[in-house]
Amino acid sequence: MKSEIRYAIHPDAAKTFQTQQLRDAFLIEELFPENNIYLCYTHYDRLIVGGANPTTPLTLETFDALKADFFLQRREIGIINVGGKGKVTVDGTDYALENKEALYVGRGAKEIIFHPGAEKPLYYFNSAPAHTAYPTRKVSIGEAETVVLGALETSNHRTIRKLLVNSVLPTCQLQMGLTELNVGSVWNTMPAHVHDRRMEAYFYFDVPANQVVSHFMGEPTETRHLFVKNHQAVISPPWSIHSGAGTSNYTFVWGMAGENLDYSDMDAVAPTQMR
Ligand SMILES: O=C(O)C(=O)C[C@H](O)C(=O)CO
Ligand SMILES: [Zn+2]
Repeated sequence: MKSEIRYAIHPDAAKTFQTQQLRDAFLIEELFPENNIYLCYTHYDRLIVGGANPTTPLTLETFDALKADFFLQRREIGIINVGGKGKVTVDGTDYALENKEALYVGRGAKEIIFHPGAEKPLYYFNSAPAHTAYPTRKVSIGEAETVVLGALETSNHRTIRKLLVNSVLPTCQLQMGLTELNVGSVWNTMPAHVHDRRMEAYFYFDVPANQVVSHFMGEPTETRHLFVKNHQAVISPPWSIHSGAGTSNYTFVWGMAGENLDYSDMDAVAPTQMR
């Protein structure tokens, strides 16, 4: 496994960052090393952002930052397959995962195996500390709570698929889902928002070849941008907006952890208020 730690950054410090410092603090560039598991342990609500790209079965092991006997000893995890058809085994039970299907695994599960497949599955995951053990469950796109937002006229017509949220299944603090931008729409999360009670991570995928997304972050009146490629992720501190405009349409996974499980607890920022 490859792992790294990202410490929390104060907004006053982030304001002073040059491009490379911003990228080092908030952008995750390589989530899928071949036949390996990547883990980024963030100090934002201790959310772990990771990826698994198996060509042989890969087991999610504990690692030093956890000081735990096994990965989910004190944690829960949400896994979304962003590649071709795949399979994850949890304590001996197999869960087939098609593209964009999600698996929630509750605290206490001891063995998680990411399997390879002819269609090249890629497993993106978020894991957060958990106070109790909720049942492991697969969630398909059809089971998600789905909301359509925006319009083509404002270039932000998109479908939000809430997969691992408390209207679908119980979780301790994790919430995860997908947002798909319609053809011709490029803006996600516009109007933007902050939620000081939860941090968030965005993982961009299905970004067409040679296209990029300019991800906007920062306090609403101190915004900065990060150019993000396909299969890269951005850590969004609780004080930061998290929005993006692509050079085409694209899809992304959002994941959150923190004080509450209330997806709608957001402080909206009007486009005209931002600087
Ligand atoms: O396009 C959007 O709007 C989103 O996907 C918003 C995220 O789900 C989010 O930021 C939830 O807090
Ligand atoms: Zn948000």
